[in-house]
Amino acid sequence: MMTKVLVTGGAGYIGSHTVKKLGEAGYEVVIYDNLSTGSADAILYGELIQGELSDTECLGQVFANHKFNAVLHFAASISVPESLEKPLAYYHNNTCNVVNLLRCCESANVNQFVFSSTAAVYGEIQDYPVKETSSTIPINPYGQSKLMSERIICDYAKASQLKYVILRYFNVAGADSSGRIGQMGKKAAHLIKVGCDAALGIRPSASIFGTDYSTPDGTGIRDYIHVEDLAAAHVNALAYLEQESTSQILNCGYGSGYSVKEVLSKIKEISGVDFTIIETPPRAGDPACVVASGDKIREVIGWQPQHNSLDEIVSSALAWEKKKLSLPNLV
Ligand SMILES: NC(=O)c1ccc[n+]([C@@H]2O[C@H](COP(=O)([O-])OP(=O)(O)OC[C@H]3O[C@@H](n4cnc5c(N)ncnc54)[C@H](O)[C@@H]3O)[C@@H](O)[C@H]2O)c1
Ligand SMILES: O=c1ccn([C@@H]2O[C@H](COP(=O)(O)OP(=O)(O)O[C@H]3O[C@H](CO)[C@H](O)[C@H](O)[C@H]3O)[C@@H](O)[C@H]2O)c(=O)[nH]1
Repeated sequence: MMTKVLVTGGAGYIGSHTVKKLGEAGYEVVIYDNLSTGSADAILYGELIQGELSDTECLGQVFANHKFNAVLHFAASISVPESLEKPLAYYHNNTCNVVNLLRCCESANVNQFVFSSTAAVYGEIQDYPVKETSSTIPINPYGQSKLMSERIICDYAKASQLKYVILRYFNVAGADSSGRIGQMGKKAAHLIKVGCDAALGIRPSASIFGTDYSTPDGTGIRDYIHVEDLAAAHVNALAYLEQESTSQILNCGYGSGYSVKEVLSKIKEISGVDFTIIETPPRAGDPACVVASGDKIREVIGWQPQHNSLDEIVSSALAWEKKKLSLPNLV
């Protein structure tokens, strides 16, 4: 019998890439998404149920209608600056809704859970690269909302049969190599997307948020992970949960960092466009340097990244943003 999985947020950027990998790996996929930032066009496999996580009746009905073996929970609000402006909305969507989902898992006896967490749970990191055992002191409501969700999942697992893999993503970028899916969010303002938009003339310039960080060139450093590798990590995580009984918290990053200046230079090099760069003060809530120790995920679930290259990340993102220009509904 096919393994049937529920993917919340499967119409979004990372969720849709994971749905594709799950479909290719032979999983039966049901997607639950309110399409607030996601798009039905991004779903290449499975059945989409348009629903809201806080609608416990609708969510409960979905669990009653299907016999899920596992849940992958992507649906969330994802912007650090927005979380500073609307903390209650972030705690509601990212934390309260996890309780709703776990209640459904409890009622339906679904005991495998993969959760989309974030490097933002670590906050201002002191020792690099950051390990899963490093202290977690988030510096913005987004990171806090995800850390609280992690703790809820861990507490519930201790009191039940639930086994989980919590994946702490570092900076996700790039697009599927087929060119069929990529970052769709109309409001997405991640560095690589912004740089690609500047190269394509969609925006007049790209900004560097802060040039006085204690990093070699003064700009923020991040560990950029290709979305296809991240999607593959979810398939590894599910396979792990099918065989092993120990829950895990795992960083998803390559262990190498690039500064904002390095990333923008790479976008200029690959696009061949010398777009305007404006230096502005730092953005509130942004740590200086966020780089993963990526050893544990390789050892524990056998993850083997295939796209660990800033060139590949930027090329695929640029190709996708270019393609979107011919799909006016998506831009
Ligand atoms: N993009 C990154 O760099 C990054 C980094 C770390 C962690 N994450 C986490 O990965 C997950 C996916 O992020 P993404 O970049 O694909 O974002 P996204 O906005 O593209 O996807 C989120 C999806 O969830 C849906 N959704 C949101 N709230 C919902 C609700 N209440 N009910 C039903 N559906 C809802 C949206 O419509 C969307 O399809 C999130 O949990 C995010 O916190 C992302
Ligand atoms: O126009 C921009 C956008 C970003 N940056 C800088 O580029 C770096 C990366 O910023 P992003 O907005 O691309 O990503 P964040 O590091 O802020 O956050 C991302 O990664 C985090 C984990 O590290 C969280 O998970 C979060 O959801 C996700 O958006 C930061 O130093 C930021 O200050 C700029 O200089 N200019």
